[in-house]
Amino acid sequence: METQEFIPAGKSRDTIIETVKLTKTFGDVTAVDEISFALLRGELFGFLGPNGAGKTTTINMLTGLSRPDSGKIRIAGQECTKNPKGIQHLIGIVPDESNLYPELSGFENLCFCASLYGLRKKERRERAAELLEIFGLKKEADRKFGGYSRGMKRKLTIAAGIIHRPQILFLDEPTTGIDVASARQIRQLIADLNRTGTTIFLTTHYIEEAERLCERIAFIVKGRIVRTDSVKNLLQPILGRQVMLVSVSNAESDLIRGLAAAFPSYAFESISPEQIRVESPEPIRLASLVRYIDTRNVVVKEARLYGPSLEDVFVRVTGIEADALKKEAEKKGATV
Ligand SMILES: Nc1ncnc2c1ncn2[C@@H]1O[C@H](COP(=O)(O)OP(=O)(O)OP(=O)(O)O)[C@@H](O)[C@H]1O
Repeated sequence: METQEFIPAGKSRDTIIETVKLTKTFGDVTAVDEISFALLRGELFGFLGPNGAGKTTTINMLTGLSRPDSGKIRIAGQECTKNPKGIQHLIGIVPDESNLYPELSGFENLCFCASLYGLRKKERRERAAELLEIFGLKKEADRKFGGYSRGMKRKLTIAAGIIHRPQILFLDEPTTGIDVASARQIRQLIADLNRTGTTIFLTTHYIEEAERLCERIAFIVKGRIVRTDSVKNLLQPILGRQVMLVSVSNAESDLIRGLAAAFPSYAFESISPEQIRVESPEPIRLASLVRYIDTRNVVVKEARLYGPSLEDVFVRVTGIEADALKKEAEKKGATV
């Protein structure tokens, strides 16, 4: 069957989201390019990629906000590529920009969202009060949403997204642009929601966040998924090893061959025209490396030890520096 290849091996086949060759273009830009993946019920799945990678476009197609040009989407067993209405009650959406009303209070906003899902008046009020309590916003219940801090706004937007107890929650960069304490609380809330059975599709710029929260991760770059695997499998090959990323003026193959001959116990890989990845089972002797590279008339600009972390895997798989991702998140006003 066509979908089998992208369902994680060894798991039960209770798949809640499946996409097959999903594609979306805007003029000349292919925002999402034939992506196929599957989420199992109860999973916390991370979609990790830099600015413009296609994360929001993917969420918009999965949630029915935008139509794919081609490909298929199946959610909870329903083919919903062309008819997303049938699954709306099953899903919750937390967009990167809040969609709540600034002139309404937190409580009123939640009651209004609940009414859209057909909850009765008493139930709406009870659910709104319950969520304000869970999200630590009880004291702010009667304040206008427009006056909330960014962190409080994000929390209320998440509360609104789960007002109808959806089976699946789509979170688009939930911790970007907010203060450290709120980001920590939100990560805890996401983990709690997942523990109580909600399937979560999370997009993020933050590698550490994905590593901490997610069971499986897909790396998306320029509209294409370059790798999907469990965090455990992604980290396995480098556990117990030292990894260093050396930025140089020129990482040509001749230099890589020379390094491999001079330091036979290290593994060298050119991951971009100016970056060399060094992996070793023992501590890396940086001074010797720099001396050798200098003899080849190549300038060492920076050397950074990664340890066994998902950052290294990301850099290796995508060729994008982990720092570049962080800088993009910071440009959006984020703090981790
Ligand atoms: N409505 C649109 N019209 C034209 N181009 C678009 C539109 N929406 C997205 N794009 C383009 O599609 C590509 C993917 O954008 P998308 O917003 O999905 O990326 P992203 O990974 O969510 O980025 P970010 O992290 O900045 O939110 C980008 O090149 C973007 O400029």
